[in-house]
Amino acid sequence: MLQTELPTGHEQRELPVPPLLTRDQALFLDVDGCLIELAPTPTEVVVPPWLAGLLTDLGEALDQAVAVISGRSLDVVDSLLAPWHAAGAGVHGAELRLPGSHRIDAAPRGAARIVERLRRQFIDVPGVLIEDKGAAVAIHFARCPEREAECEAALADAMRAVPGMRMQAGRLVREALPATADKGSALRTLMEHPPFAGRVPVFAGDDRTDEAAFAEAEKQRGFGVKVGAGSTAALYRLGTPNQVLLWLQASLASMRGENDE
Ligand SMILES: O=P(O)(O)OC[C@H]1O[C@H](O[C@H]2O[C@H](CO)[C@@H](O)[C@H](O)[C@H]2O)[C@H](O)[C@@H](O)[C@@H]1O
Repeated sequence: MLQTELPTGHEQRELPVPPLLTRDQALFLDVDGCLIELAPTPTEVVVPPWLAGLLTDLGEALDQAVAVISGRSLDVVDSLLAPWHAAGAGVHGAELRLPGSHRIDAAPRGAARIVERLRRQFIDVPGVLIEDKGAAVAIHFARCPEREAECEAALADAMRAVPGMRMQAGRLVREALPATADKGSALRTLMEHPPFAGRVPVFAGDDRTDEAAFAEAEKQRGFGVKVGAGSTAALYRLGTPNQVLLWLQASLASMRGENDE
């Protein structure tokens, strides 16, 4: 079933900016639209050259309790954020890399048949992009938003042949992913392992797909930071990825100050 609805009871409202991070927390970060600005296609994003250094420094301040929880595959996240390499979840939780490991545990490549079929169907359609993520497939229509309904219907049709998948709506994209994968479960799993276990989780993200992780962080006495406009279950809001980076830099300075005392 397509999951587009936000949790009830969380109307769009003014939210405060988040407090600076503290050393007892675990930091979980979404990538597109949170750490980096959105671009017309997934390959056109621009990553600030100093971002890997900032993540490394935050890892040092938080005893390595820093991870990404992304809709992208972890291989792609690794290449975007290199040389930074850490624990995390990819493909909305269908991939997981535990702390201290280089191994990525991934759900089976169930989406291959859907990828093939959509690529055949949209081969001559300019602007529609099919992204193969192994365990999941995304159909992007950022360059042709008028094709949203067509893309959604085609994906729904292709998914009929592959049991165990669900459709998820993102920013100018629809995705088919394993029904069991979601960012909230990914955060919960990572929180069961050191160095995350016993810390207070903080998750920042910009999209509807991030709501499950906000809810899980708050269930564990932490908080979510919604990036950009829109209804949310998060307790705090920042306007843009640039503001996220400023918040992270200010948090790092503050934690280092605590260290000097
Ligand atoms: O959970 P995230 O790390 O934010 O990943 C969500 C999706 O990000 C990518 O798509 C989005 O960003 C693209 C680049 O800015 C943009 O062109 C596209 O319209 C957005 O939907 C990625 O391609 C997807 O696989 C992720 O699920």
